[in-house]
Amino acid sequence: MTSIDIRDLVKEYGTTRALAGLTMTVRPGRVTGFLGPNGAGKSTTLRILLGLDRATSGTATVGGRPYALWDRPLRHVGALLDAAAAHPARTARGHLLALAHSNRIPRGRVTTVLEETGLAAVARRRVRTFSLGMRQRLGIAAALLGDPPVLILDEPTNGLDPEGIVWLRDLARRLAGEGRTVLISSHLMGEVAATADQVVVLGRGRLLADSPMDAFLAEHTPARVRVRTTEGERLRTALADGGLLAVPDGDGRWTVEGTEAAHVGALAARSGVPILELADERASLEDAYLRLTAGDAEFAATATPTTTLTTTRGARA
Ligand SMILES: Nc1ncnc2c1ncn2[C@@H]1O[C@H](COP(=O)(O)OP(=O)(O)OP(=O)(O)O)[C@@H](O)[C@H]1O
Repeated sequence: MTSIDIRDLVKEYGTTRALAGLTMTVRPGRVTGFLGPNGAGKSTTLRILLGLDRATSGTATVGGRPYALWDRPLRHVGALLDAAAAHPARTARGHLLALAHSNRIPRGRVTTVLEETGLAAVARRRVRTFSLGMRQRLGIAAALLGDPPVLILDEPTNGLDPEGIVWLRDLARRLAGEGRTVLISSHLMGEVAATADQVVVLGRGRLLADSPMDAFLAEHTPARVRVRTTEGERLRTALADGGLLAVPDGDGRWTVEGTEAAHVGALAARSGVPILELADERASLEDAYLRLTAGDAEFAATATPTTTLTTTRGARA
């Protein structure tokens, strides 16, 4: 039983209600993306979960008990919350050895995670000489140290180079594939779309969504078809006869909302309209997320969030 369970969690900072009764479960065997506008309460949730802050009321448990009650917690939960957590005067290896010692983790794990995170060559350098990306890798190495069944990573791609981002994506997928519980908070929708199976969205301290990725995209973005023809007006008429509105995008391309490619293709074929391209448009996570959180962003600019499409045919990002 290695799920993360949050029940009726409330956190108040003076008059600010950071969490307003949050209930959610993060399950093993999948990567869960933890999303929400600035100030939505993601970090507060993670801090309470890791015993770094106290809830006003409600409970947050990992594997059935509060983090603070685990003896040798790094063996149960690996977390990356703050890449600056390592002491600057320590070497990377020294930092990990100290953590291993206090959690009674075999020293051999230190070498393993240094290699796994690409830090073996700089293991004896002091952390103060590390770039942000190297610190981030060290934080991930610390999270992996106890070989834990649960991993909680807060903005793990911060500072990582493109190769590092791909590495992290593969690592998260592998960890979930091994049956671990992997929770990743991120503002990078493309990365979440490429990595997560499940999407949890907070807004103003409340749960706005908790769905599998595909269901989330389907629920929060309209079905839409792109079609290209040399006979635009005939296409428009053929679709209008079928109750559909085709909107021209220029260059012989049209968008039809609220339908599927198969239906558009059938209507066009019935009227003998030549079709050069026809495709269901895959919704983007960014679009779905912005539609869902419009109005819940505490620090949004005054213009309303975009409702135009970020077109990504064949990709979710
Ligand atoms: N120590 C604190 N004292 C007072 N208010 C706080 C404190 N920590 C967080 N808050 C407030 O709680 C709310 C939730 O903040 P939190 O950092 O959890 O959001 P977040 O979703 O992690 O945001 P971000 O995406 O910007 O990291 C915000 O209104 C924030 O100002």
